[in-house]
Amino acid sequence: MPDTATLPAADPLAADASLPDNAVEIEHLEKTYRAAGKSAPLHALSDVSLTIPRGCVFGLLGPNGAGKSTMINIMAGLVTKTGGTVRIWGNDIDKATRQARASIGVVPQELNIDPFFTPYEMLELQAGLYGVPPRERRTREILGILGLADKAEAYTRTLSGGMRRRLMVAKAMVHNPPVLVLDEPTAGVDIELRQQLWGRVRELNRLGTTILLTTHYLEEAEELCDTIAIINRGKVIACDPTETLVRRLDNKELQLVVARPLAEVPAPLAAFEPELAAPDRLVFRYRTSASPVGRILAAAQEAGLEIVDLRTVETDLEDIFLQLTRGAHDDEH
Ligand SMILES: Nc1ncnc2c1ncn2[C@@H]1O[C@H](COP(=O)(O)OP(=O)(O)OP(=O)(O)O)[C@@H](O)[C@H]1O
Repeated sequence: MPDTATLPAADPLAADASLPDNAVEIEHLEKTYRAAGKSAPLHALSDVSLTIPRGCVFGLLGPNGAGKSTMINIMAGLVTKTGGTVRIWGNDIDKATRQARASIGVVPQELNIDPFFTPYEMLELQAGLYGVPPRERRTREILGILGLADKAEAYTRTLSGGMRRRLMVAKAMVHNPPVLVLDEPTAGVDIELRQQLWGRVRELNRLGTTILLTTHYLEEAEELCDTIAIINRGKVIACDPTETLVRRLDNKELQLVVARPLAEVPAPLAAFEPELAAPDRLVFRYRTSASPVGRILAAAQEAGLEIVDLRTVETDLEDIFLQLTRGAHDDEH
């Protein structure tokens, strides 16, 4: 268990030169699972390099079997890598193993809760396992942040599914790690509970914890994360600030067919930056959330255009995600 004397400072947003700029640095990470029986060796991660800046909420997105859990488990010291380097809070997992482990808290996918303990007892026990001395424990504070203060003495078996999930997050926070990893936190959780959990995660981030979240859901990553990396078949196929990535992905189209041919885009419509795809056809691309259609039509009227046909084309985020991942497969073949 980590030595508490090496526990990192808890406020990663503070302007302190002793804090690392990056919470996690992964360079050329490789993982090959050895052949078992007749099966061939499996390359779960190939040359993965990622930087997670201090203080951000970073999303790792990918389909089943992409390599997300393998990556997290390597970071947490549960799986041995085949090659490359990983630094957590500036600590190389090979050279400063204890400090690296003390710097990270992992919330696993499965709910792993002993029904006979109260949340308070469970966190105290976990803090003891991490060697956190009683005077340094923040059990009540952590329960408060996760909205469980009034459940501190309840039997865990009486907690709702959403509360249990929040308790798992609390459990991962007992040693005050500056980096918190959530592995598929909302798989199988309904929308309302998802929103509650997201709120708590945002609060932890606001208080200074760097968050790494794995998810299948673009919507979840889009809502929570500053930066999103997409991983497929062990390779990073995209890594961009969320806004950039979503702009790349979220390309709804409105096509206007007009009665008289146009030589150029009429001035009232210029602000929407349409493409004059043909003399009688204007194509507008925009974010679904921006919902500019009403304004475009008003501007078209102002420009005196006679619209003879109107069509919208929607590309679902999931479709584009599939396109991106399919592209990665094509590269391989
Ligand atoms: N212990 C293991 N031995 C052999 N192969 C493994 C082992 N663990 C994972 N794999 C394989 O490595 C690949 C990556 O798996 P991993 O669990 O990291 O993916 P994932 O992106 O986390 O998927 P999921 O979302 O389903 O958890 C998969 O093909 C998986 O079958």
